[in-house]
Amino acid sequence: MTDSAVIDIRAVTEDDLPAWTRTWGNGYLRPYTEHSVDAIRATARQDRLIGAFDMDRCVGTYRSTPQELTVPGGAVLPVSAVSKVSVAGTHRRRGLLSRMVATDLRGAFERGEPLAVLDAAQYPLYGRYGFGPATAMAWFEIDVHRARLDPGRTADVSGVLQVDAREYLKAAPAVYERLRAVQHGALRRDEQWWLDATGQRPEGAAERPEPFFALHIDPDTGEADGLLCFSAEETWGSMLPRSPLWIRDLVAVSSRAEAALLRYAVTVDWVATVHLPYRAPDTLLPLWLGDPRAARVSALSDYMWLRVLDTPRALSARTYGVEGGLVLEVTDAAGYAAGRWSLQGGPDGASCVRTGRAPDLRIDVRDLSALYLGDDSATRLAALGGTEELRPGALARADAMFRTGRRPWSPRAVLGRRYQAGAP
Ligand SMILES: CC(=O)SCCNC(=O)CCNC(=O)[C@H](O)C(C)(C)COP(=O)(O)OP(=O)(O)OC[C@H]1O[C@@H](n2cnc3c(N)ncnc32)[C@H](O)[C@@H]1OP(=O)(O)O
Repeated sequence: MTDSAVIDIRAVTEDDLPAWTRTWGNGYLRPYTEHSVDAIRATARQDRLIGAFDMDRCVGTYRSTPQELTVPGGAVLPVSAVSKVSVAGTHRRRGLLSRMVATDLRGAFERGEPLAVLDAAQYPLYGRYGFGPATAMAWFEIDVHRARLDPGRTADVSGVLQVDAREYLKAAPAVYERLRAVQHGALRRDEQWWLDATGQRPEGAAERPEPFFALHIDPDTGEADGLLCFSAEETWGSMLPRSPLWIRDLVAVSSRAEAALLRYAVTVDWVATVHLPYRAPDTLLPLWLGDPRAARVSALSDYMWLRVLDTPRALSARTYGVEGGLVLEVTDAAGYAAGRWSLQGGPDGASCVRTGRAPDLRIDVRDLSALYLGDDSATRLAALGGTEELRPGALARADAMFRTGRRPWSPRAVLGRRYQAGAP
């Protein structure tokens, strides 16, 4: 077996792509098809693809993409979005993941990206590298018969329009952009993303059949202010309709649009269960049903993980719940976020500069990252041991400053057939 130290971690070339794609597919249990490489190539133009190579054999994959993240208050920061992380079964637990993360985080820091984000497939993996769980997600299963929405009477779906993929693609990106401008935790969706999400990308189309689409039109402006994309499978049992419907994407910029689109999904005929994935746990969606308990939480979990790389830039970009000041002693084994920082912030903006003053809180970068979008509280993190109050009252002040009225949400759409198999 090759010594791990001689395994090369390096950028991937065009010639490496087939082997890199196959290694990634093995790690993610995605069978290799004739379209696999084209699919990676189509979305990877600006990306950093890293591979681990044992002689000329690809044994590890890692990708990071230049992304944009909306932070509390509406500012948008450039971030490095990490994905496609895998190490071959033959080479696991020899430090290859750690080496790829270190290489990529150094690159992100040098490029001036103040944050990195990723969707962690497994909870225990990324805390050691300074990532913290920054958003959570709830997955609901709605029992249509208990939702008390009689399609003939109470279900107000006015403003909802059934559309085809072409009409949807014309209107939906603008709806999402309006949401992204105000939704902390949201990431950019580019053109490739929309083609993928709507089953319109030629490569891999066979694996991703076209879903159904609807828009909500604002009666005052005539503009779309909500989008819905779903798939469903006709299913019968004993002459009764039992079809499941899987919402792939539901985004709205008004409560009216959100309520109407959910009601539309829940009143599609022949449907017994509606699956509603990837919502913030404080979503209002169940409350648009006649009986909110008809929406049972089938999964509740951490979702997007975040890593602060540039503390002053990250902390001064967001706004804070109340006016206040804190001196933070940030520890970071990799060094990027470490230092003693004076944060002065409030609802209108913030500044964060290096200081020599005595600290109020000692906080590890993993906790700072979990706190950053407002999903966690300093008090909770202190109870878990990664944050220490050095001046009485500092935890309460941090809670009041960092928490946000609504929890962050990183809207995701479900792509492909895996969802229909019942994930997560
Ligand atoms: C953002 C994303 O893409 S998430 C997707 C992550 N990828 C997957 O889950 C695909 C399947 N799994 C894999 O490919 C590999 O097992 C990986 C990538 C998770 C781990 O790769 P490895 O090279 O084995 O990790 P590496 O040897 O660098 O381990 C680093 C540390 O994490 C620990 N670790 C690695 N995998 C796991 C795990 N599944 N559970 C708990 N701890 C783990 C190791 O023990 C090690 O700890 P240490 O630093 O205290 O010694």
